[in-house]
Amino acid sequence: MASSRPLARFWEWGKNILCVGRNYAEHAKELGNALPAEPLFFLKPSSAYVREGSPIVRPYYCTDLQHEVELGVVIGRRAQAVSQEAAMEHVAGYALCLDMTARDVQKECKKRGLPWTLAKAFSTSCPVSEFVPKEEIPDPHKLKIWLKVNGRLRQEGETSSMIFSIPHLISYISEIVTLEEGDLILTGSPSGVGSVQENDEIEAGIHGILSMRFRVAQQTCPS
Ligand SMILES: CC(=O)CC(=O)C(=O)O
Ligand SMILES: [Mg+2]
Repeated sequence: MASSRPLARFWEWGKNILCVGRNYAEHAKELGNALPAEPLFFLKPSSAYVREGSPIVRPYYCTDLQHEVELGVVIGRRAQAVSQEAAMEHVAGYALCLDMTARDVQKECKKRGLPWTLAKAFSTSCPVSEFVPKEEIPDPHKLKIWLKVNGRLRQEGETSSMIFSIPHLISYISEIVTLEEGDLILTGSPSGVGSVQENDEIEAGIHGILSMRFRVAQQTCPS
């Protein structure tokens, strides 16, 4: 049965956020990571969503908050173990997303073999743009995504450089996690990730389609 909730406000649905990592060779290289043989993914809670007008809040325990600009894929129809050929039938549209990362904490988690939850899943770690229906983006592998900090270009990447294509990601993930209407897949970051400080302004966009702006704030240490 079709849902009465508008997918144009997918971030209000409280659904899953699945994030793919190391999906651009240049980015894997800049962080000293090996290229994945199969997609690597992790989760963010839906409370990670933040929209323009509200700040990205650097957690009190983080000393190196970094931006990762990524194309997001919004699922429109339940997908369980779907083939690559059928995968795009389950897509409703796209959004631009930031996978905000507490890089210092992530490095420590990697060293100690711990999950990345503290590094990737904190509140406001997933800023998102407006929803773009799939009809407006005939080929999501032909987009240029970019990010500036205080007006300076930091990231610019072509979605054609993804190691694993969107149908491949949907097919792979849907064999492990059943994807539901309103779920969002972040498809990985191109190179150029870097640190942001309190009061910095992040602007990011999909060339020719949309842009968005966020300010960085600092969480006070709970007493
Ligand atoms: C090393 C990472 O943080 C992986 C990631 O999120 C990516 O986009 O790549
Ligand atoms: Mg990422």
